[in-house]
Amino acid sequence: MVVFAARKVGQVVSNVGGNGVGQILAAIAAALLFRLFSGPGPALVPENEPDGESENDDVAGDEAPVTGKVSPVTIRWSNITCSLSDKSSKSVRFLLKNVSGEAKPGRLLAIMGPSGSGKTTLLNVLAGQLMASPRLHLSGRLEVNGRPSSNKAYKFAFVRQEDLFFSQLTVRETLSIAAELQLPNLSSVEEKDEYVNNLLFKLGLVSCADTNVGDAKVRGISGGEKKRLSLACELMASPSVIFADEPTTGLDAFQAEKVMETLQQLAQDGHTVICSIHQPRGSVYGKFDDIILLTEGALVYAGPAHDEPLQYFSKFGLSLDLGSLLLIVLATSASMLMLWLCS
Ligand SMILES: Nc1ncnc2c1ncn2[C@@H]1O[C@H](COP(=O)(O)OP(=O)(O)OP(=O)(O)O)[C@@H](O)[C@H]1O
Repeated sequence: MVVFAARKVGQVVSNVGGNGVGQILAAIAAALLFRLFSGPGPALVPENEPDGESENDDVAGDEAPVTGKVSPVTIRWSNITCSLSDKSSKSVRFLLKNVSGEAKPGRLLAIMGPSGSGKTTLLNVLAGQLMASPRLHLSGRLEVNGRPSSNKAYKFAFVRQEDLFFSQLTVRETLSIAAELQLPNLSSVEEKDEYVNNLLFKLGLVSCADTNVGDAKVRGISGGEKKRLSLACELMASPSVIFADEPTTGLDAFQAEKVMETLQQLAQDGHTVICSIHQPRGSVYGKFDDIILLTEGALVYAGPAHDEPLQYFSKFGLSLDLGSLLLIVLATSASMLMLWLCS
């Protein structure tokens, strides 16, 4: 868990905070202040840099099996800072500020925060999808199984917000074609059919296996089923790590829960699962093992989900239920928190 200067922050809170909502705003603002004043980290290790000493050499590589066992991957990052300068390089905007955390195999990590807080940016940085450029500056440290490393060291899947499918194919046809293209090791038709049937079962797609995917004009499978189909396609590469950007966006409560159940199951199967999520319902939140709370690119909390965030904020003299805590953190901008603290 991220350890803030608890005692100092606690003093600030007790000086300015009242009860309930006021106190929690003060605590979060104080935590943010602490984060903002800590220094930037070293540059991200470039992809071609030779690997350094390793505490754990078990980095998942190409030898991972096509199906079944997942090679365990732990990703650690520290002091990730991402800034964007304007065309004239006169002003710089920080998208991420000294963000640290960890994602472990067998656990589902949710990156949470209000809109624009940097969730997708962090997800892209962790997945190696965001490259430094003359305008985009990235610094910090990213480790895979204890080694400074890039995403090339392990197999990963990235499930994006938009799903791209051929609307006139059925779910089964979509998976069969994907298996044909991605799994040349499965030589016989029977083997491929069995593989596809297993995937349909695992992802809860049996009942819609022979339904067309559809699109905006012709109704097909539901949004949640589409998201699970995306996951099924991605799973063919036997990824150790699954990144999912806002997997529940646009889904109703039932479908959102089913998608998160799938991600939870994949984590339990040994994958390291990292998703970004805007405002999860309680039932969805209950499926997370770990969370990262961001506000305006700054880290508010990183650690176990469930009751631990409450215990963490209770160090600042707060006693709110989880629903209220999340509501406030996820709906309040850092600048509002700062304003409140200084008022
Ligand atoms: N390439 C870019 N150029 C300019 N601004 C960017 C770029 N990438 C991200 N941003 C800005 O950085 C901030 C964080 O964006 P990001 O997409 O990470 O937020 P988010 O928390 O995922 O938001 P949402 O929940 O709305 O998807 C936003 O204000 C966004 O406009």
